[in-house]
Amino acid sequence: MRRSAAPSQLQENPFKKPKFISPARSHPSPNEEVAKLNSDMKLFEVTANKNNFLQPQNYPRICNFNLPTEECAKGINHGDNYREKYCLEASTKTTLDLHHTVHSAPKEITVSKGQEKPDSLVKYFSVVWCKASKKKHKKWEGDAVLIVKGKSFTLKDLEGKDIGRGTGYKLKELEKIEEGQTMMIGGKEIEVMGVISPDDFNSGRCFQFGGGCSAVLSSSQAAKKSFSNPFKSVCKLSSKENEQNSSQNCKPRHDPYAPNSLVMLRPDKNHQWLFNKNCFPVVDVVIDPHLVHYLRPHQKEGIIFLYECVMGMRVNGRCGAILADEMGLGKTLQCISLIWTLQCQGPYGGKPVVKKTLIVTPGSLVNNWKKEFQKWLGIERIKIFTVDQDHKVEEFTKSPFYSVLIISYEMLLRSLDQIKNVKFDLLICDEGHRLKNSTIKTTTALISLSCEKRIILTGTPVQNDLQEFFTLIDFVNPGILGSLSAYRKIYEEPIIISRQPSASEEERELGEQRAAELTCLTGLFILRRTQEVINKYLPPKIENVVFCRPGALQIALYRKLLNSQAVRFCLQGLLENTSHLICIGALKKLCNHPCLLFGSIKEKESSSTWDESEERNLYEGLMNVFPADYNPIMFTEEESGKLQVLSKLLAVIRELRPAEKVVLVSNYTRTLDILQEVCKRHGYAYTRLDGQTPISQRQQIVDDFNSKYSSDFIFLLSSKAGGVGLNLIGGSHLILYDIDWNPATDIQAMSRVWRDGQKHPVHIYRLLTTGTIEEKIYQRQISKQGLSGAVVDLSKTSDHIQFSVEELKNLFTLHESSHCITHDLLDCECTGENHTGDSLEKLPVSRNCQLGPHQQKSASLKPLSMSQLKQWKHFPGDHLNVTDPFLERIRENVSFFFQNITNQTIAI
Ligand SMILES: Nc1ncnc2c1ncn2[C@@H]1O[C@H](COP(=O)(O)OP(=O)(O)OP(=O)(O)O)[C@@H](O)[C@H]1O
Ligand SMILES: [Mg+2]
Repeated sequence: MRRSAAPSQLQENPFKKPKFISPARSHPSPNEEVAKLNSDMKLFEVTANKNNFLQPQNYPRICNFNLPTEECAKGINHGDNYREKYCLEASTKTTLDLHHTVHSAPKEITVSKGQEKPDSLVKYFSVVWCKASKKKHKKWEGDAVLIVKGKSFTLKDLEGKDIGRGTGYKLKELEKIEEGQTMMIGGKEIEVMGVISPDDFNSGRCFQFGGGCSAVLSSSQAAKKSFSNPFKSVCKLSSKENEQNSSQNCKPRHDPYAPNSLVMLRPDKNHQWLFNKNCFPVVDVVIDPHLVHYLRPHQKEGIIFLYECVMGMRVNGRCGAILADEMGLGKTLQCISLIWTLQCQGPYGGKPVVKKTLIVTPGSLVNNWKKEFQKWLGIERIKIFTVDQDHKVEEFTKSPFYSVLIISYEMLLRSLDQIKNVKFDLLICDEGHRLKNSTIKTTTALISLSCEKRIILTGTPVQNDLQEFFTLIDFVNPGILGSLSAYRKIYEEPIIISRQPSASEEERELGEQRAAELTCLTGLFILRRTQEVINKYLPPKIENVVFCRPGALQIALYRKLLNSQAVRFCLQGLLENTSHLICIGALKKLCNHPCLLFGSIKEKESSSTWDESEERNLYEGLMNVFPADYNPIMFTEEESGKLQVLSKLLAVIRELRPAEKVVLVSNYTRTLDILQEVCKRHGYAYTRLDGQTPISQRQQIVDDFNSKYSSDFIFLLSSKAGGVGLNLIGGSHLILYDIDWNPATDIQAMSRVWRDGQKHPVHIYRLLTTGTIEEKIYQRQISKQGLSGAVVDLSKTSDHIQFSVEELKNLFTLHESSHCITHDLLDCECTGENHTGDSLEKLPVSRNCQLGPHQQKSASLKPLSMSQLKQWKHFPGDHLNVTDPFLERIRENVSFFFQNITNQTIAI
């Protein structure tokens, strides 16, 4: 094979021809210069085709341009619409505006005196600079971007920092600046290396490529390596092996021309040049038809995407990916298909690309992964090892038998040394959103692993916080966005400034373009599909928000709490910030059941710190409101509005759908205790999973519940402890007994039942106590404030939320006369009489993404907005014509309902 240029040369910067040349160098003759320019242009043609960053793109984008034409013609299946998209995008060309270089002697640009003319066009140049000096042998100190606007200029280094500024220059001189020119400006000597187009400046690309590929790549250690070799560990062949390049190895493992076959993209010439050093024949990589049979269309595309990412086909030399599909879209199956494929196949001589895979996942999902492997591949095809108390990593290390290691994040930290001794070729971090903080131990531990093919799986949107976004990106593709400080200057700051109401038109435009560019860059290796892609495979979902009237004891206690000294002090802004959290906590407990409050008071009173405790001001006199003989163990359902509704709801489900099961969710273990007691009293068989459930038992509990032979009627679930990633499709009714500040916690819980494999229509009930703090939290969840990005992930709690005194006043008000203050706030024209709204799907969605609206495609698993809620069907509890049989039975204790039905294809 003929090799024309070193790969590193192929990454040459297209914006700036020569790189960092000393000012003392001898200038080439004009002819030499033109010759150099031509060769640079040729080089660039190659680069433009190879370098993914340079392509204008739509998401998701396929960035290889050498698809063998015969393959296009043969009609190998690269996933739905794949080839079409591919061929279309392959025609995209990037153009470059290259200017002839003219060198001139340095001269100081003069400052103009009173020669005023309105600011003209802004121009951008890539330059090199050094401090002004009379020395003969100067050394350029760095690359920079020169921005000339009218009579002023700004010089920015490639991290986006200002390193020089000046105004009042002569317009004519600044207008004359051209490539090759050397001059003194603001006490610095610069040489203009090239012209940057406004587009490249606004997108921020010039900072990475305007001498800046180096800026991007040099900042991270990992990025210092110019290329990573996806085959390094597995494909090193001895010369003997090389000789034995037998034809039997070189046949695809599965027939690429069979109907419905799913064939991966063939590597292009550049990839082959880089990674097929042994010149093996290129072999089609074909997904096992056994798996293809089950794959949904979006999963096929997902596998193609993952394959191209980890093979370094999407971004040169980068092997990371983020699969951020919404919850329940089958991220696990997509990864299993990838692992199975790479473990058996490869494009060069059919040699497998991956020997060992490490999957890190929350403890509660370790066995779920194992189960999914078995579900899709059986127990023979692939040997997996799960780490737990009895099965240590050493066992895996010693045995050649296993190829996949599944371990929890906690165990990973404990066994990091052993893990580091194993050469893993592929690393998958499930629920990888937790790696968003680069300083936490788990992230640093994972970064320390040498594996280059890294995949993050997450159901949570990743763009809500640009800092966290950086960390996730930098984890999968280290260094791709440059250093954190450069990223802040080039992307984060302009984007955030542009989102502020005070932003000028110019700032807004710049921020938008930088955001678009960032999306473009990262869109190459981030894939997110929304629930809609799977809706058609799912049964209908009926969501209800049920406003339950509080019981008499609850109202009396609520009033007393609001009149307490603690609340009054909070409202006067006299107490510490944490005090309002204690008040909020007490009100929330009360909403769940007064006996919880009773228990807390008793506990506090008997503690030695009672006299000085903050709760004293809150609980003072409260005991007198409880009946004298109140016994929390003997609690009654009537004492809590929600518990009454729950009890009736369970009874009607049991009666009308005896074969169906219920998932009952609370954020509090003590509340789960009460709900468990209710189950016992009514004789309902139940099972329970909370923070205390040993990890080793969790999957078994889930499996038992999901089994059709299970006699359990109720699954008691602590959403925070165990909600993430679980499949609870055995249940088709899900009741959220209490509400969390963070909408993501509730959405997580709701997605446990409405997912692939669910056979029954799904009923979701969110219980809220009318007029109380629960309604306020709900409003906060669905109002703009709740969506501002502060509360969209699970780690954020009310501790992170700051309240103004105004907000506290609102939180600490009980609205006794309203049927539903949430409805009152909606500005709805209806009188509360059975308002039937439009379909939700038609409505625009609120944005909760810092990268801007182009990221948002659907409303499916986003927190609702107020305007969306208004479109839900809604009616008061005493409405005469409640058609839903379940709601009909509970309405006596309900003041108001909201209901929305998704996928209504059949009568419910
Ligand atoms: N093609 C398919 N056909 C049938 N069932 C499927 C398919 N793909 C996935 N499933 C099932 O759907 C369920 C959800 O899949 P999975 O747990 O992988 O979702 P996920 O994307 O990881 O969601 P989460 O973000 O909640 O973890 C699993 O029970 C899985 O077996
Ligand atoms: Mg999952």
